Amino acid sequence: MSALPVATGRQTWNGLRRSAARHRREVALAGCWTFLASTGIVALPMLLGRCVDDVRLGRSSSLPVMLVLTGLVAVLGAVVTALAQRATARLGALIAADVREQAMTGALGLEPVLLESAGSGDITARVTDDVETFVAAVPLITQASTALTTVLVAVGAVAGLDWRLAIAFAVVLPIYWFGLSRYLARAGALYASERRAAAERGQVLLESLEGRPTVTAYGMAALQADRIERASAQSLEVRLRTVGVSLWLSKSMNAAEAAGLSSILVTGFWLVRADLVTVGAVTAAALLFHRLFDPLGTLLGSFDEVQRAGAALARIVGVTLVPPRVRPQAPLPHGGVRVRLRGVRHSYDGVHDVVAGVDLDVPAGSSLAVVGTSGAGKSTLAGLLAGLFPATAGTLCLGDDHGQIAVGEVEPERLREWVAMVSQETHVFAGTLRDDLLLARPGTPDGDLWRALARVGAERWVAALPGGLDTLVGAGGHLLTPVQTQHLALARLVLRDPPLLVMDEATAEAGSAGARDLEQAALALLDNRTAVVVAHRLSQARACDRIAVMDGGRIVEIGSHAELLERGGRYAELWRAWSPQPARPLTP
Ligand SMILES: Nc1ncnc2c1ncn2[C@@H]1O[C@H](COP(=O)(O)OP(=O)(O)OP(=O)(O)O)[C@@H](O)[C@H]1O
Repeated sequence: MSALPVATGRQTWNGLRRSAARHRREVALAGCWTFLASTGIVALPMLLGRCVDDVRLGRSSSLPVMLVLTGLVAVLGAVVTALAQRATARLGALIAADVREQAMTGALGLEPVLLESAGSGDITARVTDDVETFVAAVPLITQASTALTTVLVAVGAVAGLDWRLAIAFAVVLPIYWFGLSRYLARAGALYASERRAAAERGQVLLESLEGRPTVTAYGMAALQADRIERASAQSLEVRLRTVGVSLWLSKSMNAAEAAGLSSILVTGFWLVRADLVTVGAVTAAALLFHRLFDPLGTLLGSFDEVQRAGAALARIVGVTLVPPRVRPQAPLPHGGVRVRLRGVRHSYDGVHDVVAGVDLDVPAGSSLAVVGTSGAGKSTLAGLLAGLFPATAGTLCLGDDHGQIAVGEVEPERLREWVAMVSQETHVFAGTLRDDLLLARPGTPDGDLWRALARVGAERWVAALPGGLDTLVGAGGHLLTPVQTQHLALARLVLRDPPLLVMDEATAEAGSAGARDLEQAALALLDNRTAVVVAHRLSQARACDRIAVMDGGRIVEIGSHAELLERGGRYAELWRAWSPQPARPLTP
């Protein structure tokens, strides 16, 4: 069961209405053209009926006029239909773009904690599969609206010919209704479970790909393949059931068409014999009904896709329904920022504390290295400080000359003004190298970008690239090495210039030579800045003002490099073990 909500019918409809309201002019234009096109479609059979009466009653003088008029209406109808199709297609594309945007904005605004509990597969399925399903159905939805208008105009026209013919026309409605209601009763739930099964299959596939090293290491390939097979089989089973239901709908449509046409012809025959209507009127009614086969087919056939799109849209709108956490606006920081942690705890599973009661003060402008064995809780502490997720208990405050703010309580956007984090998971976004740098500070002139690159030692390799700052990087672009990727992350930090810097393994990725370069670049950023550095290399730790040693989620030692060596405790032990091989990382 997903932690992300799925919108109800009313909420989904409201979501769609909000999108349509943003394009009032296009909605009005599409509505007008569609109405005119429907009138054109209905006018032709009516005119042909008049022609039949003219022939039967020997009104040879008006026949040529009627034939010319019929030809004109046919040509005009075709032009207006083309304009209506263009207007509805444009409206559909605008709404599809809106929905896509809604999904992305909603997904990006989700709290990381919620994302984690929902599973990345569900949110990925919503912003990809569900959005595609909805977008693909949009042209059909617009065709269905056109078809509905045509049907309504046609029913009005037959009623204008003769009320008894209108009743004969309407005989078909209960048959359509019966078919449709049985279909609707089953299809909604089926399509929702189809989307759910697809999302679950996506989650299992994603897990298998992302966790490939673990799957290989623990020989879990067969187990994982079995999970994928079960998820796929379930998805296929639901799909087959939905196909069965939609086939049933098309059979009932065929039955309704046969019944409707027979009903009009039999009633018409009786009315003509009783001299109550003309042969032309019955011809017009029969032709009208026949002309409606297509719109009615589109209308009912599209219910299938519309239901599917509705289920997808409900999941997309669901993403936007997650209420944003109301948080106070943090003021902009003034001067240096100090860090204060009291009784901070964090548990991922609600049982084991990974950070188990940390009290810590980092004065403004000073740097603190956090060291410890693998799993000690260093990265978790760094994530808490950067506000990536909230602490289970305790307080984390950042203070400046004017007061303090509580991390996790303030708006994420505002927190970014106070703190920036660089981690091992540095992402290179697809675009030019300049675009990647500008993410940190949009609008920065090239001169400052080059200065930032020079500050982290990246100027030479960027200048050597064929396109310099214009080189395309990221997916499909120039492949950057891990060291170059970290250089970019550090240059972004220089541009951002945050008062508090949290660095987690910024140099651990690289090979030893590259690591030393990066280490120098990273250390250069610590000058005159408050910094918390998760140090995997003790040379990095030594360069910081103070060092905290973590073990089992607690800080077990804290002091300067010299103080800790003198104390002869855990840090001294680590230093002795590490110092003969300065290139060796502290943790495996
Ligand atoms: N997202 C997560 N969900 C569940 N458990 C996690 C998560 N991240 C880390 N842990 C667990 O929390 C514990 C502390 O991890 P953390 O990454 O904070 O330690 P660390 O000291 O930074 O280790 P390393 O140096 O290996 O990165 C570990 O047992 C780890 O398996």
